Amino acid sequence: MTDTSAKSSAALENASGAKRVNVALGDRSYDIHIASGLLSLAGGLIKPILKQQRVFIVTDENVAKVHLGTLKAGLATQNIEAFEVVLPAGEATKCFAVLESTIDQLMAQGADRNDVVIALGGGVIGDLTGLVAGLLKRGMRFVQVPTTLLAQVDSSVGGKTAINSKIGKNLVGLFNQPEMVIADQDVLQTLPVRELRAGLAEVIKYGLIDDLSFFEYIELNAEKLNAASPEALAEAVRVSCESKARIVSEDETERGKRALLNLGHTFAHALERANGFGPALLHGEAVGCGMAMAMRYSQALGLCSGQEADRAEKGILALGLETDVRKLAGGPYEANALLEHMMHDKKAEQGKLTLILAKGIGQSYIEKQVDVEHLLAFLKTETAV
Ligand SMILES: NC(=O)c1ccc[n+]([C@@H]2O[C@H](COP(=O)([O-])OP(=O)(O)OC[C@H]3O[C@@H](n4cnc5c(N)ncnc54)[C@H](O)[C@@H]3O)[C@@H](O)[C@H]2O)c1
Ligand SMILES: O=C(O)C(=O)C[C@@H](O)[C@H](O)[C@H](O)COP(=O)(O)O
Ligand SMILES: [Zn+2]
Repeated sequence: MTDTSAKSSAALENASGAKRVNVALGDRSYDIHIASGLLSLAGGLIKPILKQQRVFIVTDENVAKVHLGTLKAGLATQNIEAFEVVLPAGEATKCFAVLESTIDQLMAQGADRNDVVIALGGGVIGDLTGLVAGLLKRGMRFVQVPTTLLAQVDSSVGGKTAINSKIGKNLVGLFNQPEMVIADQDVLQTLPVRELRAGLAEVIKYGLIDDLSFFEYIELNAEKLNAASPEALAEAVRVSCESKARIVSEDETERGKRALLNLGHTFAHALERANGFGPALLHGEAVGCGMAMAMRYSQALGLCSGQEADRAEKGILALGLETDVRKLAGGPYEANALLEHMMHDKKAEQGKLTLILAKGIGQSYIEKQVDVEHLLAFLKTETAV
């Protein structure tokens, strides 16, 4: 270890409230580093995995303005040269055209198999860059540097990478695990409030899936979370990452249990698709509503009590998210169209839908016997004006 990287590692050890969560996947295991000030220390964290002293950063226009300089300075302390590809911000970037142009730009910059790509941004950049890294020259290594709450608690962890197709959400992708995740808590302070709330939807998801006490923590701390309290957010990131790491370690490629992480998502992805993946409806906003729909559908099936479904909905509302499909941004939504989009869900097998339903808060389970006629009737009540 050189003097400078020894200093960086030491600084990391001392970084205030630093937490490390391991994603245990045998020889593809990796750490999620969670602390303040990590962009400045990124050089020390990344240097040990580099074969050549350079990296290729993929980011978006918004993130480039506020955080790219700090990351590059952090890399420069370790004499790591940084090339950059700056993409348009937003969900529309997860498409074939941007996949191609990102690959072209990286090749024009001379990226080779020994290089490491860094995804600096939210879930859009992470999902696209992870896919690019998996495809380019049959696979380059990549590091996730998530800058949204949603990306820190969910998308940067677990190796799902994808773009959208005209037919549906995330339909073209790979399981491709990163080398590490660097979750700098300071970057969350520049997030627009709408993006913060979208991230909180994926946070409360972990409580609803299998952790009643985390759900209670969120109920008690909703105000602090909404106000982007650094302490409350750091705790939410730690618990969420531990939860996701545990599930991913048990079922990396979603043969079973990992599908629980899809709570609310079959509804959410249909809503996003109905919107043409436009900016009117964010993924997290769709997930907030989709989870409330899953709870209401569980109630309609007699699986869960009205009290539990109401409590779940109140928890989601307290995070500033919409739970009523009729009031959801980007509407109006139409039941038949939603069902058609739902049928393209990746969990569907031989024309049969799988949904994540719940017997109560923290008691989600995978339901493979979904009656499509009954579901359509439910969607009609949900969307009726
Ligand atoms: N792979 C997975 O497991 C997984 C999990 C959840 C979600 N996702 C995907 O993630 C995507 C959503 O990610 P997202 O919510 O992070 O959206 P995003 O990547 O579009 O980022 C949200 C917005 O915030 C801006 N931004 C990012 N960081 C910022 C910062 N620190 N300060 C100011 N602005 C900042 C971005 O430029 C963008 O405009 C969806 O495509 C979803 O499907 C994937
Ligand atoms: O990591 C997972 O597994 C998830 O399902 C996390 C979700 O929050 C995320 O939106 C994911 O991209 C959805 O996966 P998909 O397989 O339904 O596209
Ligand atoms: Zn999601």
